[in-house]
Amino acid sequence: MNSPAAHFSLHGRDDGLNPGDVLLDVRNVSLAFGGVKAITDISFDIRKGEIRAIIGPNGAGKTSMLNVINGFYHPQQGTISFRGEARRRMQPHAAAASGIARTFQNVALFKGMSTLDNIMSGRTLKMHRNFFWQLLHVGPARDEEIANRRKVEEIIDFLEIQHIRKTPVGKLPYGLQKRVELGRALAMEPDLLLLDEPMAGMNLEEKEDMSRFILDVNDQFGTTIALIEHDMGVVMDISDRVVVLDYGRKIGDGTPDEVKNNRDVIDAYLGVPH
Ligand SMILES: Nc1ncnc2c1ncn2[C@@H]1O[C@H](COP(=O)(O)OP(=O)(O)OP(=O)(O)O)[C@@H](O)[C@H]1O
Repeated sequence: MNSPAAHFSLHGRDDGLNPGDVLLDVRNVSLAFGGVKAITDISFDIRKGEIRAIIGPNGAGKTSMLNVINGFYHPQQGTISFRGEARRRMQPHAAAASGIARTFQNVALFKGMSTLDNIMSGRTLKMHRNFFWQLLHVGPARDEEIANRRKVEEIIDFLEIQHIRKTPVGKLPYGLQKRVELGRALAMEPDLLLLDEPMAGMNLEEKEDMSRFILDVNDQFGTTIALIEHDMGVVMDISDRVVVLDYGRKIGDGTPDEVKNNRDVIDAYLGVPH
């Protein structure tokens, strides 16, 4: 491999799990907002090392599901187990610290800050050293900051965004902002990466680039990825397994081929009434 990223690695923690083992298990989860049932009794799992898509028509409950997984919403029923540990309530920062990172449907970056600083902000969770040392900028904190900066530069090379490293992200085209947001999530060195519509608003070329980066992250670092995406071509191309939601219920689950041939899924997408 000749790419600048050849020596680059992202280290998830050694959790004793092998590729194919269940990393995250969603069991009988229900979530309602007042009278609106966003998710009803949904169960599925995400296995270590796979690319798992969550799809469904508008309002199906996909974003709600992602928000339950990363601790933003607390389900009224059911449990989420991450690496075999069950939880009902968890704060997003705790999810992040335990190895779950995410991007958002509408890019959530610091628009006035540069690409470099936005990605650096993803390292915050890795800055373990004493705040006092950080103020003084000496000793272990300085070493840690140097290591963090090196990692951020590696991510910038990997995502091929060297030319915009100093540019405020608000000035970047949308497709590049999405790539910077991916970089910030990677800077957290996640075990599970959640991507909410990574291709939304992109042209064909940008979609191809983003697909390649997602596949490379999965392939080179073994990062498990769960993504919501409306572009069916992309979903069927890059996913190992797909779970399909409709009106908050699970209506299909399997390989892209299985899902494509599932009658309930076809009906849901064609808008056949229940
Ligand atoms: N914070 C909220 N308060 C009230 N209702 C909500 C909230 N979030 C989601 N809902 C409702 O829950 C249901 C599922 O919404 P959700 O955003 O999870 O669907 P989705 O599949 O992600 O949709 P889309 O593809 O349009 O993004 C919808 O009926 C939605 O209106």
